[in-house]
Amino acid sequence: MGRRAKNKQAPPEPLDRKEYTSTKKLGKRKAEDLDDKPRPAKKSKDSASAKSNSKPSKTGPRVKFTEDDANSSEGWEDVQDEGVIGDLDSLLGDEDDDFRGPVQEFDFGSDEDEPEPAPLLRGRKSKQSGPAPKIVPTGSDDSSESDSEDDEEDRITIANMAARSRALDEKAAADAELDIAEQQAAAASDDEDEDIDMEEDVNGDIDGAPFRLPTATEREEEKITVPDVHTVQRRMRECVRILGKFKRLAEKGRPRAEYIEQLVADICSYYGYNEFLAEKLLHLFPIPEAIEFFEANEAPRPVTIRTNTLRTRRRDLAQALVNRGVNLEPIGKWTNVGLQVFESSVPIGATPEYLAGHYMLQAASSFLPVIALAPQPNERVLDMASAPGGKTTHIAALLQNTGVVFANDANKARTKSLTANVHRLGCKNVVVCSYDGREFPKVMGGFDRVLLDAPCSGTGVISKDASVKINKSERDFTLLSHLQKQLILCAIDSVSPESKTGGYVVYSTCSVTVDENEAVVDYALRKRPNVKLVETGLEFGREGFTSFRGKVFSPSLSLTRRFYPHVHNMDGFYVAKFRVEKRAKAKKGPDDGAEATVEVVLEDGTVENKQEDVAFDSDEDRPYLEEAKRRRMKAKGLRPPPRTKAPAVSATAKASA
Ligand SMILES: C[S@@+](CC[C@H](N)C(=O)[O-])C[C@H]1O[C@@H](n2cnc3c(N)ncnc32)[C@H](O)[C@@H]1O
Repeated sequence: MGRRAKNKQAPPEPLDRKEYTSTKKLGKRKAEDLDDKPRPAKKSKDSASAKSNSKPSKTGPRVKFTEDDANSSEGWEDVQDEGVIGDLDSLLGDEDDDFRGPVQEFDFGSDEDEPEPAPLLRGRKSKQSGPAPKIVPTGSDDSSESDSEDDEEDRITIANMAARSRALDEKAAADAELDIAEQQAAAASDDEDEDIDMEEDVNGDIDGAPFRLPTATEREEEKITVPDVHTVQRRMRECVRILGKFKRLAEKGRPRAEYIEQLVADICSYYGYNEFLAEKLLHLFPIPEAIEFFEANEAPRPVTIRTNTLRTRRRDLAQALVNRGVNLEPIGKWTNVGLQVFESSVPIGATPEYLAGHYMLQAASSFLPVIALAPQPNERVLDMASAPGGKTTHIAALLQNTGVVFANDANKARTKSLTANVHRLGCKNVVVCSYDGREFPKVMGGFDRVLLDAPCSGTGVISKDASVKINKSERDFTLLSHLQKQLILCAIDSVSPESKTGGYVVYSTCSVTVDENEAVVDYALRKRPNVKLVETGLEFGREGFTSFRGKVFSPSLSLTRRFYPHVHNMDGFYVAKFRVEKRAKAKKGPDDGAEATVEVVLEDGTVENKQEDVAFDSDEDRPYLEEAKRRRMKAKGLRPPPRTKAPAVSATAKASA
């Protein structure tokens, strides 16, 4: 099977996939990699960059594109060619043939043969899956949440491209050898695992040695020595298996909590997380699935680009890049502007097309909030936290350079890369500004749509930034969720409920934690009775939680969408879409001794009375802060004070009870 075919993204996982039983292959690749050393926290990043620096293909893509391919392969519907096509010739000059690569057959047939463009919102499921591409993405416009200032400095220009290409060729040769060695090691490891499974009996005995949890003393001893990676691996696998059939398989007298504790400790040493985050993420999923999530965070996600429809069409861009030796394919039916890059002989962040603004290097997950926002031509849109501008420029393109996008970011330094991207992509309807988002709508209001792509912990992008594994504490999550709650109220208040075409807010994060997602959205629903959740228009993604570990959220939270690396092969992401209704005048005020209510005019014209609760309320977080404090005390072996009241039930639930 050719590399391209091998790397081709598998069909999407079903929306409600529930079977996560396979733990057989747990971490075996790591065991080989680590050579009996504990997994360093940075491992995933390192391996990602090693992969991405590999194998430029002088011969270009190995799969021939034919008319049939073009017409049959899903997702090749063209977007409207609304904009100016950049003049590539002026960028290339005469000597640039070196960079072009051989001309590839990339035939889409005639325009007449083309299928009708797919409506943007008619998404299905992501095709993404499969291994990381061999590719050299050096562009800095990925709207993933890491700072991109450094990338800007490292950017490859036409002037230094030839030298870089040569260096990459040399690296590629070395990489090819590594690839072969890696494949052989993986095959050997596969055989080993099969053998283990064959020998394992129902009690988890392997080679006659029954599995048992280490004692407290053994665990203490292990802390001061370097744990054997095979032991840790096997123990994780056994803990997962036993926790799945606890009554039948657990050692007598050992409570479930001890197995969980051991599993968390092993996840920390094997994958390099701090204990707090390992536990937090483990609780998000059934245990076997959690391991799949941790595993997925060790592999880079596919490299994807978004066609800038202000400058070109996807088919033209694809053809131009294929001619340079880039091996690519549409991401999936859910987007008609996305391309997945499998392999490239040129730095994908420095091609003439890139420099001419024909595309944005952008994670597939970053398309989602903008698709959900669905801006309409001539609208006034606020992108409240917008740097470095991946989503801003996407919004501008969907507006077809009409209307206006206010691209705001509190971090002035980051607005430089935002401005650079806005210029490169030819967005003429963008105003860049730098306010704390919490100053809106005082600064400016009355928007048709607002995107709040909120600052977050980044637990969805661990494969890109492994430092998240160790640098996030309980306090960070509390502070972030507090800020997110403040920002979301300001985003809602910045929308004009009278908008003829809009009246929507989209809230998104690149985090998978409930504190930063459902808890924030539920809070907004309670504080702003005039908003309700609506369908995101994204037809894949898991439903948001309506309850989580004792917290009960509004049932409408099921309209929000979660995306996971191990399910959708994209960064972990969350998207919620609100419709902002008209707020009529308050009926009674607190002075009357009763809670204020407002008349909310619903879309169908009916009027509903809802409780008015406008201000940001720090008291809201108090029970959670107290609960966190109790847990900290417990962890230190201190006796926490008795609870004053149950912290978990949301006001929505109370109000509706
Ligand atoms: C998730 S990133 C935004 C990514 C961006 N939407 C994109 O697609 O390229 C979050 C941004 O929020 C900004 N930010 C942090 N606190 C903010 C605040 N209080 N108001 C506005 N922006 C803020 C950060 O500087 C950061 O650029």
